[in-house]
Amino acid sequence: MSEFDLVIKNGIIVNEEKLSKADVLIKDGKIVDIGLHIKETKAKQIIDAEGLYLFPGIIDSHVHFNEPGRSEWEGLETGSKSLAAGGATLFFDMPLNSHPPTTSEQAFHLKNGLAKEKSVIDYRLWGGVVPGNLDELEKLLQCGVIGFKAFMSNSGIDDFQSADDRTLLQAMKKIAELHSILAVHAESDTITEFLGKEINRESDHIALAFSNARPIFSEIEAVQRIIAYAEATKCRLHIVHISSADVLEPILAAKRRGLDISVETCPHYLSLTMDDLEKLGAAAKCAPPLRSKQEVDNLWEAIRKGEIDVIGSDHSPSLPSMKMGNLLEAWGGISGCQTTLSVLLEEGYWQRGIPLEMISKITSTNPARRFGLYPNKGSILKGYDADIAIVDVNEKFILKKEDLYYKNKISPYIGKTYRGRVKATISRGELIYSHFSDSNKMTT
Ligand SMILES: NC(=O)N[C@H]1NC(=O)NC1=O
Ligand SMILES: [Zn+2]
Ligand SMILES: [Zn+2]
Repeated sequence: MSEFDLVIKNGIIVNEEKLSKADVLIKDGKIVDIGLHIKETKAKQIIDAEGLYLFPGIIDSHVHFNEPGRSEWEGLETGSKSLAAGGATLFFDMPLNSHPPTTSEQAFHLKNGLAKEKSVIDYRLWGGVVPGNLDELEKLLQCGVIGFKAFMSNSGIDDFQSADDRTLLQAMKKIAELHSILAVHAESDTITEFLGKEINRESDHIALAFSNARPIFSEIEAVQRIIAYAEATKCRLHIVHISSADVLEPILAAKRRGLDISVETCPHYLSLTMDDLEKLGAAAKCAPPLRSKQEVDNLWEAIRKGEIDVIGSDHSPSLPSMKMGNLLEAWGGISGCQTTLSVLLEEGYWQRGIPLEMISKITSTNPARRFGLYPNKGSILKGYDADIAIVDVNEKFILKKEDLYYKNKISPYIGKTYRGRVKATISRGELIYSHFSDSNKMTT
């Protein structure tokens, strides 16, 4: 009889294809067995997950943790703890909003050293594509970046310039040669800059004016252009944070033509609207902007059909002072890395009947597959890393500011009611977050 480090009994495992009730046996950070009625188990720690669901740890492929350089906005410790409290066990940190941005080998080593020291969960770093850093891309890949990220419109950060068309083409050719992938923020710089200047700053409906100045067709134009560049260079593509199912049309058509392209949306586009922006102000400001209720519903229907590959939080925090004053000048970016699963369970599972298996697939299995970490990450299977979120899908709670682990506790979700709460998170076999009030659930 071997001794395990941790045994999770009686939970319902949520993998991409099916739900199954079983015990999960963990040793040395790995899932060593999964089965029913495994009786003779000796373990250092046992969790009774009766009535609870076991999701593969969330893989958040899109966060901005600001460290080094702007760690008063968010840090690698606070950011990763927030993720852990939301059931995430792996994140990919974007190259911008930290300083220096991750656009060189040197900057990579700086951030990587800090992440190694401070993150409570697994992580990978994105490398940046900016005008003039073509020669750094190969070195960044050798350092271990998960892929590359470029902005097609103004990033809001002076030290991370948007990539012009020539830069994009040259970088994509290089990234294709390196067999890596380019993630793009796809909004047209020309259109957003032009319409941005036309905004009536005195408008009584400033949220609508802001949203209209960054319209869906500006996303579509950028997506069509980057797809054409992917045809020209054979570069693999990942389109981040689409705000509307209309943006999917060129992406799905490109997939049908055989292009290697994937697409992300975020919890805020799946739960909030322009009305929330009007009411909440800058806490709900992001780019692309929030849209209408119809767009939210359409994105959910796309998820139901399997047309959205991954969910990323695009956690993009700032100082509170940057969220004050005029909405048009405020920081564009929503803090949401802790709340992804609760938002998806409430809006998707409870309100729209989206299967739990689909939520597991787009938050974990698909990102693991898309970014080359499968097998090993992204499912609860024998031999995989023991990365697990234990979730009570029935628990109803009101999100309080004090619940948040963010450095700056700003969130458009505060005060809203959710059904679905992360009770514990296990990262490589270690219990790194626990919200069990019932001490009977855990024995050591
Ligand atoms: N710089 C930055 O993080 N920008 C992000 N914020 C946002 O709302 N959209 C973005 O791309
Ligand atoms: Zn973006
Ligand atoms: Zn982002």
